[in-house]
Amino acid sequence: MSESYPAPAKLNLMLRVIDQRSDGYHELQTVFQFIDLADRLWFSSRPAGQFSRSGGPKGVAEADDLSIRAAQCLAEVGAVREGVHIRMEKILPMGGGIGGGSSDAATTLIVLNRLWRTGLSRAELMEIGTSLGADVPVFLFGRSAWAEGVGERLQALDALQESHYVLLHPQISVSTREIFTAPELTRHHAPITISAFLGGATENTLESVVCARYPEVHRSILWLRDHGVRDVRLTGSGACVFGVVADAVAAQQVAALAPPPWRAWAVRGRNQHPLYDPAEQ
Ligand SMILES: C[C@](O)(CO)[C@H](O)COP(=O)(O)OP(=O)(O)OC[C@H]1O[C@@H](n2ccc(N)nc2=O)[C@H](O)[C@@H]1O
Ligand SMILES: Nc1ncnc2c1ncn2[C@@H]1O[C@H](COP(=O)(O)OP(=O)(O)OP(=O)(O)O)[C@@H](O)[C@H]1O
Repeated sequence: MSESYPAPAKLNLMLRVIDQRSDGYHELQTVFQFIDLADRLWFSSRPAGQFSRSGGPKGVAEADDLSIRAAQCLAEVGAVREGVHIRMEKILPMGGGIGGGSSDAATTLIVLNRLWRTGLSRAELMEIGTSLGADVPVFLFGRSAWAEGVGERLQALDALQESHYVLLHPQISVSTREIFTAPELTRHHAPITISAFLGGATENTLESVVCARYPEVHRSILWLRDHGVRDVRLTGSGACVFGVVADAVAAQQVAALAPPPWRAWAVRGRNQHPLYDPAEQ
């Protein structure tokens, strides 16, 4: 059996919509932190031009899977005469706002860049990543980050507290596109500073729109607060919500009480991606 590689989830510890660009995309300020909940991927060599996947997310065709698209992009850019089969153990909920698909793509780029000896720099991988999705670059960057633009201008935040969180998925999927195109979304918020964030400005400005359209998300937030969880907020465009607890035991106790069909996990913030290697620049 070949080695397996993690594709961890991210949380947005803060998210503000600052402006809308002429191409419709939104300029954001956000803070990314990884967590210790991850998909797992296995890679096996195939002849040139063959790209396949097993065990992937339900309802996503093989050709549309971000990990397959990432492998194809890297093979093209690196002129690689080899294909790959990707076996995936999918743990992270889709449309959860925790970047599962993006992380699968980033892990694929990092691992195949090593296995295929394509030798692309982190910046070159991030360029490929940006073309696949707004959340891919941070997983390649590999460190907790303050992000601006659509998430591609990143600045490391290495000293964030690696808090214990309860992460709750209300078993619904929120379309990122739907939220960003909602007419009622406030598209202009004043930018804040990193120190304002560190001082407690952790609002996600997508939250009110998501809660109004998806009452189950609002109920999830109230439920976490009722169970003593602090700083409860939405991650990304949802549907997952999360908040802070004192330690792993408290996180497990609250997570175990989540009423079905909701799912909850006790997780911990991590300031480094598990595949981050400072020697790879
Ligand atoms: C909300 C976040 O999760 C925060 O980390 C990301 O910015 C979303 O990243 P993502 O899921 O990779 O999103 P994409 O697949 O690139 O975009 C989905 C759709 O959301 C809208 N979109 C997304 C990101 C952004 N900054 N502005 C947007 O307007 C666009 O309509 C786009 O077509
Ligand atoms: N390997 C994959 N895993 C999950 N989704 C994938 C994958 N490949 C492609 N997708 C597509 O990407 C969409 C977004 O999936 P993802 O899990 O990244 O959402 P998310 O958690 O909301 O992320 P984000 O925070 O980036 O919005 C899915 O609805 C699916 O159609």
